[in-house]
Amino acid sequence: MTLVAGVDSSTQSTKVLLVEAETGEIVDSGRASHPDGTECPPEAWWEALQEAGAGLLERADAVAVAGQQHGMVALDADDQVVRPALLWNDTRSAPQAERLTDAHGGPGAWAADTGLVLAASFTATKLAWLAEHEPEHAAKTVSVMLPHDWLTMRLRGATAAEATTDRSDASGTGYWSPRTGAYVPERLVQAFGRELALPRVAAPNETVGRTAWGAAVAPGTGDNAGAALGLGLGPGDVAVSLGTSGTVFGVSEVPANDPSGLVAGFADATGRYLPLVCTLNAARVLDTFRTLLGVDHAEFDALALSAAPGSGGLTLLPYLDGERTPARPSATGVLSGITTGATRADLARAAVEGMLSAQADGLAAMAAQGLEASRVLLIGGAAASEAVRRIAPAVFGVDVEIPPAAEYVALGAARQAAWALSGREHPPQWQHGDTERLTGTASAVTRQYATLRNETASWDKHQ
Ligand SMILES: Nc1ncnc2c1ncn2[C@@H]1O[C@H](COP(=O)(O)OP(=O)(O)O)[C@@H](O)[C@H]1O
Ligand SMILES: O=C(CO)[C@@H](O)[C@H](O)COP(=O)(O)O
Repeated sequence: MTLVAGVDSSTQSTKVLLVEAETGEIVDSGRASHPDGTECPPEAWWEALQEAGAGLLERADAVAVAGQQHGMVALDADDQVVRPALLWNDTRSAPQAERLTDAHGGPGAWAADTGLVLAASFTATKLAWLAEHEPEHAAKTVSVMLPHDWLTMRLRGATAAEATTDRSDASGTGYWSPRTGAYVPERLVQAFGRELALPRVAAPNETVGRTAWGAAVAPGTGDNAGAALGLGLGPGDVAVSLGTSGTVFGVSEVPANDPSGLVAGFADATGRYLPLVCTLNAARVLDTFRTLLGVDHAEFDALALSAAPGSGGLTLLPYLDGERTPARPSATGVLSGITTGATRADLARAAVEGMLSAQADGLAAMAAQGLEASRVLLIGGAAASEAVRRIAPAVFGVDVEIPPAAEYVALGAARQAAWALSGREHPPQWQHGDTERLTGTASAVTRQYATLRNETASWDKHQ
């Protein structure tokens, strides 16, 4: 039996799956947490990978790492990390995003060049922040890569000069073009002030090196592209992933180019494209309200499902950590409609309805780019919530399909590893069981949410 390993090194944790290469059957798995926060020393990811992969990785004949996108891993001339990586959910570089956009052609030019309208999440803005706020660290920086690139380099025992990345993660930097498939060095220079060594963009099914135990190492990918590969997304499929980030994405034959910035024009892990809407606030909105209510996951779900649609008039704008889409980095959460009749159940349901309403905005933005969902698949940690599953169809206004519980980012990485090991033109066809279809009647909650979202838009400027 040939075994491959897939890694998901995401915001809150590392997950490792050991998978049978021909069938996709999951043989074993491991998990390890990451430190909390919006910056992280890459060594913590390496330690989590060793912990989650103990007894698993060395059994694999091939391995691939899917990672949280955009993180800035800056290395010096000795390939040592210059400072903890700024992560995708760190908003300190929002001023740099605005300055770079205004100074260099505006949102349309950046979207045409890089598929992206700059936001604090993207690597280019973090490099600009480094140059402006930590000149001593910037002066030492010789190369820059992404979290999955750095872990892949460590697995290979390679140098930064030998490092690789893939199209999907390169497309989240702000200095690579999905349209041309090449880096855009002038965008990097505009951001950082000079050029830096960048990882080579490997082919989707390339073997880029070997591990210490002789396993083939595949290029790896960004976590959302990994999930798309793990799910085997096809035309008309749109995934809603509820992890630390809330992402709405599908696979396309053509790159997106959205000057509004709502839809990021990423590339996927198979040679196609991955238009994607990303919010900063998803599972942790529910975590916050669960903590405030002093309940566990099951009790929270029971509370939320005991309230009526509309949460008794309570409406939550879920921008607890600021928000990336829409671009409101200094926003906070807002709860409206509180009366003396409000209940704990209303509060729980308002958190679910508000968080999902922001994802419904993502579905609408994708549709506006011609990516109307004929099937919506719900994945990510918070998709395990019974309340989320049963409320989502009403908020989205469409049926929702729940694939069998699995870590689809890590599964996609494993599928890439099997693809590289096979040397075949296409990835192996794996079956993952039937999806559960959930239906619901459209509710008015998104209108309540839209009103609150629009009414508070002017508040951020004074924060
Ligand atoms: N049953 C559940 N109900 C609600 N949230 C859940 C449930 N199980 C896990 N989560 C949440 O899912 C999140 C982790 O999801 P995950 O997709 O692994 O995140 P990431 O990929 O960003 O690290 C955590 O915030 C956790 O609290
Ligand atoms: O920034 C994005 C996508 O643009 C996020 O999706 C990150 O890639 C983090 O993903 P999770 O940790 O939430 O899975």
